[in-house]
Amino acid sequence: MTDRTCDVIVIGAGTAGLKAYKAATARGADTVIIECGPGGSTCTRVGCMPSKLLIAAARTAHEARGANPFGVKTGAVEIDVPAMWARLRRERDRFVDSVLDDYHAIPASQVVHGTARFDGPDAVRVGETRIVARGGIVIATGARPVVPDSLDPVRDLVHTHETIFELDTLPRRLAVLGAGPLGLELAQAFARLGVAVSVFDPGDTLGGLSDPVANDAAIDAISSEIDLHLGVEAKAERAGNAARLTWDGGEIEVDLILAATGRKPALDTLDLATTGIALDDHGTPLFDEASRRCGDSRIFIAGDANAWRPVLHEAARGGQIAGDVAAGGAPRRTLPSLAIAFTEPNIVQVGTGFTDLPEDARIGCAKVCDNGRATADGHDQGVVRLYGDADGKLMGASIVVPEGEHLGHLVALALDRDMDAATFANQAWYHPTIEELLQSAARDLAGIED
Ligand SMILES: Cc1cc2nc3c(=O)[nH]c(=O)nc-3n(C[C@H](O)[C@H](O)[C@H](O)COP(=O)(O)OP(=O)(O)OC[C@H]3O[C@@H](n4cnc5c(N)ncnc54)[C@H](O)[C@@H]3O)c2cc1C
Ligand SMILES: NC(=O)c1ccc[n+]([C@@H]2O[C@H](COP(=O)([O-])OP(=O)(O)OC[C@H]3O[C@@H](n4cnc5c(N)ncnc54)[C@H](O)[C@@H]3O)[C@@H](O)[C@H]2O)c1
Repeated sequence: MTDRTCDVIVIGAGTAGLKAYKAATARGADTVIIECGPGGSTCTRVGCMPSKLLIAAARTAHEARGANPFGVKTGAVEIDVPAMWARLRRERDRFVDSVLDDYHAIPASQVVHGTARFDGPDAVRVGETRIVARGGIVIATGARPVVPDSLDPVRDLVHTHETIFELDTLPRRLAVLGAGPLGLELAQAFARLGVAVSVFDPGDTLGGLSDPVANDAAIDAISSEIDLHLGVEAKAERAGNAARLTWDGGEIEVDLILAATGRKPALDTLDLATTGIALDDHGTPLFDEASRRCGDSRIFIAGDANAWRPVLHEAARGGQIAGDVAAGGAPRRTLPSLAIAFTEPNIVQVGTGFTDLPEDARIGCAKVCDNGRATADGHDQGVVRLYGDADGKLMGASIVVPEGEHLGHLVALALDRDMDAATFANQAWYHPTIEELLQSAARDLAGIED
C-alpha cells in the first residue's frame, strides 16, 4: 500500500540532502526529505568544524611557543583545557544551529523522521509508511567511521571523530591509527596542545599523497611534532587502565586511541538490492558524475554516500546537482578535484594525482625554503609540485606548504580555465607572497628562465 506520492524523495538531511531538497523544491517539485537523526550535519557536528576549532586552539598555542626566535617573549604557554573545550563546543554548536535553522525551515508536511529503506526502484519505506516518488530519489546518507576489529580488546579506550570532541580533558598519551587527513589533522592538533601523540599507518604516505617528493616533504615537516610510524601494523591489548600497542620493532602504552581509519558510505540500512541498480565491489552504487544518476534509474546519489571526493564542497555541489536533475534539471560539468588537509604545512592535492599522470607528463617544482615570504614568516619546509602534460597544459598539483590551501584554490581555478603553465606563470604575482611558489613552479614546468 502507498501512503503518499510526491515528485522527489531525499534520504538524509545533512549537507548534500539539504542542498538536494532546496534544488528540487526550487524547480517546483513536491519534495519529501527523510532524516533518521537529530539533523545538523557531519560537517558541523563531528567533522570539518569541530576539527578546525581544535586546530585553531592548537595553532594559537604553537605560535605562542614559537615566538622566541622573533624576539617576542611569551613566558610558559599553558593550555586552559576546560576553556579550550568550552570554546570549541560553543562555536561548534553555533555552526550546528545554523544548519538546523535550514532544516527546521522546511515545512513539517515535507519532513519524515525515521530510517528510510528502498521498497523497489521508485519507493521508500519509513517504518510502516510507504512513499512513492514520481520523479527521483536522492540518496544523501553520508558515511560512518570504520573501526578495525583489531581494536576490540581496548574498545572502551577507542574514540572516533564522532566522540573525540566530547572529551573534557586531554589524554597524556594518544595513539592515532590512520595517517589520512583526519588522523593527521587531529594528531598534530593534540600534539600542539601538549599530548604525546604517536601515529600508525600500514601505508607509506601521509594524507593520501602519492607524489614521493611531496610525501617526503610532508613526512619531514610533520614528524618533527609527532611520533610517526608508517608501514606499520599496530596490535592493541589491554595494559591496566591503558592500551599497549605493539608492532614489528616496538611497543608503547597510551591512554586513548583515535581510530582515523577511514569512513564507509552509510548504505547498509537502505536495502539497495530492491532497486536493481548496479553496485561496485564495495556495495556502493555506480553513478554518473555529471548528474549523480545511478545508471538509467531515477535514483541519484550525492555526498559521502557515493564515496567519490568525500569533501564538503562536493557534498554540497553533488546534492544540488542530484536534487536539480531529479526534478528535471540538466547535468553539470565536473570541477577539478581539490582536497586540503589542514595540517601545518597544509597538504593539498588538486586535479590529476601523481600516479595518474601520463608517462610524458612534466613536473615543475618550487621549494618553500626558496620563498622570501616563507622565510620571513619562519617557515622553511615544504614543496610545490605542479603537473602538466607534454604541451605544458596544467594537469594538477601536490602542494605541501604553510597556508597552501590558498595555492590549491588558484591551481583549481587555472585547471578549470584549461590554462597552460606559461600563461599561469605570467599572471600577476605579488611580492613577497607564498603564492610566488606557484609562479616559480609554473616557470619550472614551462621551462622559462628567471
Ligand atoms: C573529522 C572530519 C573532518 C572533516 N573536515 C573536512 C574539511 O575540513 N573540509 C572538507 O571539505 N570536508 C571535511 N570533512 C568531510 C565532510 O565533513 C563530508 O564530506 C560532508 O560532511 C558529507 O556530507 P553528507 O551530506 O554527505 O553527509 P552527512 O552530513 O553525514 O548527512 C547524512 C545524513 O543522512 C542521514 N541518514 C543516514 N542514513 C539514513 C537513512 N537510512 N534514512 C534517513 N536518514 C539517513 C544521517 O543521519 C545524516 O544526517 C571532514 C570529515 C570528518 C569526519
Ligand atoms: N580537511 C579535510 O578535507 C578532511 C579532514 C578530515 C577528514 N576528512 C574526510 O573524512 C574522511 C575520513 O578521513 P580519514 O583520514 O579517516 O580517511 P582516509 O581513508 O583518507 O585515511 C584512512 C587511513 O587509515 C589507514 N588505515 C586503515 N586501516 C588502518 C589500521 N588498522 N591501522 C592504522 N591505519 C589504518 C589507511 O591506510 C589510510 O591512510 C575522508 O573522507 C576525508 O575526506 C577530510
